Amino acid sequence: MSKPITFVTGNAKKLEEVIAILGPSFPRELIHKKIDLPELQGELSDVIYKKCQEAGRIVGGPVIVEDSALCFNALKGLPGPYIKWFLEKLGPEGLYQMLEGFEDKTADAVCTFGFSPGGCDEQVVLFEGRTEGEIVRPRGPRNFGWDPCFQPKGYTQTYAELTKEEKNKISHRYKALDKLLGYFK
Ligand SMILES: O=P(O)(O)OP(=O)(O)OP(=O)(O)OC[C@H]1O[C@@H](n2cnc3c(O)ncnc32)[C@H](O)[C@@H]1O
Ligand SMILES: [Mg+2]
Repeated sequence: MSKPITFVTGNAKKLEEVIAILGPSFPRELIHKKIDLPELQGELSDVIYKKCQEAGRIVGGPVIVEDSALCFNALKGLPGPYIKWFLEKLGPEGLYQMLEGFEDKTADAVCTFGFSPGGCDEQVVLFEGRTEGEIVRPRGPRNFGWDPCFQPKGYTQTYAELTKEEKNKISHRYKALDKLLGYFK
């Protein structure tokens, strides 16, 4: 029997979506540990790589971590992995206002999962999912992060206005989990 994999995240909404998207189809036992891991600065892959290594060190076994970024094209990909701090200070309105001086309102929602089999020297495998969209004046419920100001391409509703089921069929998280699932199957 393979060891269970620990999904390390401090974010309850992320966990909820991961469980909803994977459903019973994930071939390994998944357990959750709530730790707010330190996050180094750098490119998306640097952030997730270090986060995964740190999780593996703390848990001492197989781990999965996830990092979400919101990349504004007018700002060459920023705030990217630093979106959490921008959101905390500015809220969804402030994120929308950040692009006021720019014609290009497009942005990518990017989710990266990292898997480490555990142990210090073991390789981290990354799975990236990306959904294109644009930053709009916030609309819809406010229960998950920047969902009210992100409108996926081809839709007239924001992530927040879509039902959970609809979001989970097209989201950056769904696309990354689909790749992760392919790896374990
Ligand atoms: O412990 P971890 O897994 O790191 O959880 P976190 O909340 O710190 O999450 P991140 O470091 O990945 O930062 C991403 C930020 O974007 C938010 N976020 C992540 N996924 C989102 C989604 O699908 N829709 C809206 N906001 C999201 C999240 O609440 C954070 O503020
Ligand atoms: Mg975090």
